[in-house]
Amino acid sequence: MDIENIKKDFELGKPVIILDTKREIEGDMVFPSELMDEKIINLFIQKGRGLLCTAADENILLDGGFIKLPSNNKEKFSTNFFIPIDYKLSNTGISSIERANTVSVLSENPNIGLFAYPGHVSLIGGRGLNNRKGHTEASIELMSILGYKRFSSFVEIIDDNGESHNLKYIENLAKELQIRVITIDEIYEEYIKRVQNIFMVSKAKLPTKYGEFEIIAFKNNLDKKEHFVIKKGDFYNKIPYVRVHSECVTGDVMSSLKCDCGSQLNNYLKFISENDGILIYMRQEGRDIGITNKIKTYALQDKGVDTYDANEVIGLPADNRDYSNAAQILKAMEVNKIKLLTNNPDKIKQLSKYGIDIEESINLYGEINEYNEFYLKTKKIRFNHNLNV
Ligand SMILES: Nc1nc2c(ncn2[C@@H]2O[C@H](COP(=O)(O)OP(=O)(O)OP(=O)(O)O)[C@@H](O)[C@H]2O)c(=O)[nH]1
Ligand SMILES: [Mg+2]
Ligand SMILES: [Mg+2]
Ligand SMILES: [Zn+2]
Repeated sequence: MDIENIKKDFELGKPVIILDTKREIEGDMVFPSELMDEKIINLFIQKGRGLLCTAADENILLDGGFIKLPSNNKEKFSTNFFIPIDYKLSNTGISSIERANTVSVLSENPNIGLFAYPGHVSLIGGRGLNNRKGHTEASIELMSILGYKRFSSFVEIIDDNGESHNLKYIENLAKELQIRVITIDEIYEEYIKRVQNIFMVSKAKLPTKYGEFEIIAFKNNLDKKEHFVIKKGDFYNKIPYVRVHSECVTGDVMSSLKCDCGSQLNNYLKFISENDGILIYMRQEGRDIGITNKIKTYALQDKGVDTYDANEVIGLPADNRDYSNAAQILKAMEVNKIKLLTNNPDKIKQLSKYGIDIEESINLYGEINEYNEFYLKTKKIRFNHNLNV
């Protein structure tokens, strides 16, 4: 998707559909608030038919005196509704032209003094796409990426039966109206490439039995976990060797023989002690389901379930890892092009998608033994890992 085409559409008075294929399984029609007019509002209410909302970053709304609605929704990141508003000079506030005015005035001057409440346009506060991957945050970020003010307006698409999860209907509607469709994931990818959320904060020497390394800590505004880097050498004008290693406390620390993580880690530390390179230690224990869940899957594996199915049996994805953090850690170190040591094709795919140029990928093997052989075969067959088992 060429995101700049969406801007051309906006200038021609066409909204875009943002699809949420993960959380809600819904599609919303979206348009920049600063360009809003009654024709778009008409389209929203006739063809979208959901709740007409306007959104801006939460702090902007709070600073402007807008009032958050109380909520008893227990979900941590439920929709962040404020009291609905009308532009003060409205008559009743409900006509398309009045609602268009409410939306566009808000984007010009987000100050409660200009508005009457409660009114006829739902108002939502965005919490940042780094914190929540919902329509609100994705649409605000899309505005920003395309050079508009961070004010978006949108409406859910409801089908003829009143259903909101009908992706086939949304696809047909997009064709009928000739409007583009973009996913929240695609917007997130652009966001990761453009907006840096991870910063180096501290650096120290780390002598090890493999030689002297540097250890680097980061401030991480993406998943807020304490990922860190071990490195040897400097890489100005050089393409460094990089390993993105996912935490495996059983293998890395407790010498477990159930996997190959510990021996891969040691082999890589040895490798960079001789050749220089970077190790990113990602706190994504158990393919990012955590140690407690990993132990639950180990209990299932003791009964013969393989490592892929075991995650799904307990209701979690087989591999829950996202490498946008790793990509931004590399950028924080001014590294854009790498030689990656991995057997995992998904790591290569994800890092490239998030803007890291992978010049070469090199296999990194660990030890095979009687306890990890079935596990490694499963990695090869079900996760397409490049392994000789
Ligand atoms: N859920 C779960 N996680 C596991 C299991 N065994 C190892 N892990 C986790 O898997 C991650 C390591 O993943 P691997 O697929 O072995 O290696 P990789 O990092 O994807 O790929 P390489 O770069 O080739 O090493 C670590 O976070 C481990 O804690 C298991 O049986 N179940
Ligand atoms: Mg939504
Ligand atoms: Mg591994
Ligand atoms: Zn392991």
